[in-house]
This record gives sequence, structure tokens and C-alpha cells, in this order.
Amino acid sequence: MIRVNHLTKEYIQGQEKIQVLKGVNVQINEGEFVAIMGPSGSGKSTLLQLMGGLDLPTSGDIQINQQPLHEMNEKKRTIFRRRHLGFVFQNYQLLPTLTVEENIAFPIHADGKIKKKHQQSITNLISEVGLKGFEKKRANLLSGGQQQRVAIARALVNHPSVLLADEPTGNLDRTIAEDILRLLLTFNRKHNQTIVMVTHDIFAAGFADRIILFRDGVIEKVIARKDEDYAKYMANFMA
Ligand SMILES: Nc1ncnc2c1ncn2[C@@H]1O[C@H](COP(=O)(O)OP(=O)(O)OP(=O)(O)O)[C@@H](O)[C@H]1O
Repeated sequence: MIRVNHLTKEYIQGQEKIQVLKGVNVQINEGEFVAIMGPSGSGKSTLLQLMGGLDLPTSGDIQINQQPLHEMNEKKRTIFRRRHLGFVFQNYQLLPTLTVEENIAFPIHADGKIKKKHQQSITNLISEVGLKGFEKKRANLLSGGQQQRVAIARALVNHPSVLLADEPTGNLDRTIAEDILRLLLTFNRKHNQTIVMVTHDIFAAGFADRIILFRDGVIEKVIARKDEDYAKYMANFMA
């Protein structure tokens, strides 16, 4: 579970203070699939980075499974990140000359030696993301959709509590994007994988259980699939 309490973030640029997050409170439950939407520059990626412990807030705090990120020193936060969080980015961020298998195994290497149980987990993941037969193929020879499948498998290889995805379908055309979103949904439903996804795209956000609408550094609205006005709201959004 993720708890975000009174979160603010400001950047100093020259003489100027830019207040990007202006007091964000949100709770994301275990097994939830949540989308964060909002205009460009509203602070979505900043919030995701803070949730991932990649940066620290100016004030407020974030707890993941009751563990406050700000109380960890840099080293502890890095280890926590590696063990409990998975990241997926718009541009995949694979190592281009490594194979599919090697890219997926990368986070395990960072933590120690690959054991038999890891090898089994890698084999299972390759199959689950639909890349059986591509194990030895180099990442730079794959299509965008295939690269994102590798990135998802890599993000999940350590069985993280939370998968954080920043515009995971931003570089993909609609059909391929839909495949990737269905894959994320499968992990969410089948393995109760908690997912927080930043997106510009209402179509992508429609895969989530809850949509958090962001505007100018604050949460403007939260809409859940189970809400009575969900269908009407989505229809208006798409119109
Ligand atoms: N390291 C930084 N230093 C200074 N300003 C920053 C930094 N990172 C982000 N910002 C500013 O914070 C604001 C919010 O950025 P952020 O990337 O979180 O927005 P976003 O909603 O994800 O936008 P987009 O949808 O375009 O990716 C922007 O004005 C951006 O310029």
C-alpha cells in the first residue's frame, strides 16, 4: 500500500522557486491499478518519481507498505527500490546490446548472483509477456512493443510490491499500446500486482480501477470505475 501525505515539491531555478506539488494526499491500496492523468507540467512524473524514491519531497511523506521513504538513507532507499519497486518508462530504457534474457535478469545481477529460482522466474516472465523464442535476441533488434514487454518483465523480476509506469504506451501506436495495457491488466488481475501509471491518454487510463486527475500540482478529482458517474465521465472526456 502507498500512502502519500501532504506532499510538496519545489525546485529552485536560478532565483525562482517552482512549486510543482502543492500538497498531495492519496492512498493506493494493494492490488489496485491507478492511472494519474493531467495536463503537461502538472506534476504527474514528479509525483511518480517521489513515489519511487528517486527523489525526495520538499515536505510531506510517502510510505510504501508502512515504510517511510524519507527516513531511509540513500543506500537503504536504493536497496528498498530494487527489492520493492518496479519501473517502466516511455522509452523502455533497455540495454540495447544485451539479449531479452539478460535485460530481464539485470536487476537480479545488481542484487547478487542468479540462482535456480531466479532462472525459473525469468523463464516464466518471458512466457507471460509473450516473448518465448526471443530469449537470445538483442534488445535493439526488437520492435517498440516487444521492448516494452521486456521492460515490464525486467520491472517485475524481483516481484515488486508496486509497479510504477511513466507513459508506458507513449511511444506506441494504438494497437500495440492496447496489447501492452492488456498485459499490465493481466499482471494486475492475475498476480494482484499494484500498478501506478502516468498517462496522457484517457484510453490508457480506462484500464485502471481509479483515475487521479492532476492539475497544477494538486489532485483535482479522483474517479473510480465503481463510481456511478464513471461511464458518463469517461464518455464526456472522450467526446
Ligand atoms: N529537476 C527539475 N528542476 C526544475 N524543474 C523541474 C524539474 N523536474 C520537473 N520540473 C518542473 O516541474 C513541473 C512538472 O513537471 P512534471 O514532469 O512532473 O510534469 P508532468 O505532469 O509529468 O508533465 P508531462 O506530462 O509533460 O510529462 C514542470 O514545470 C517541470 O519543468
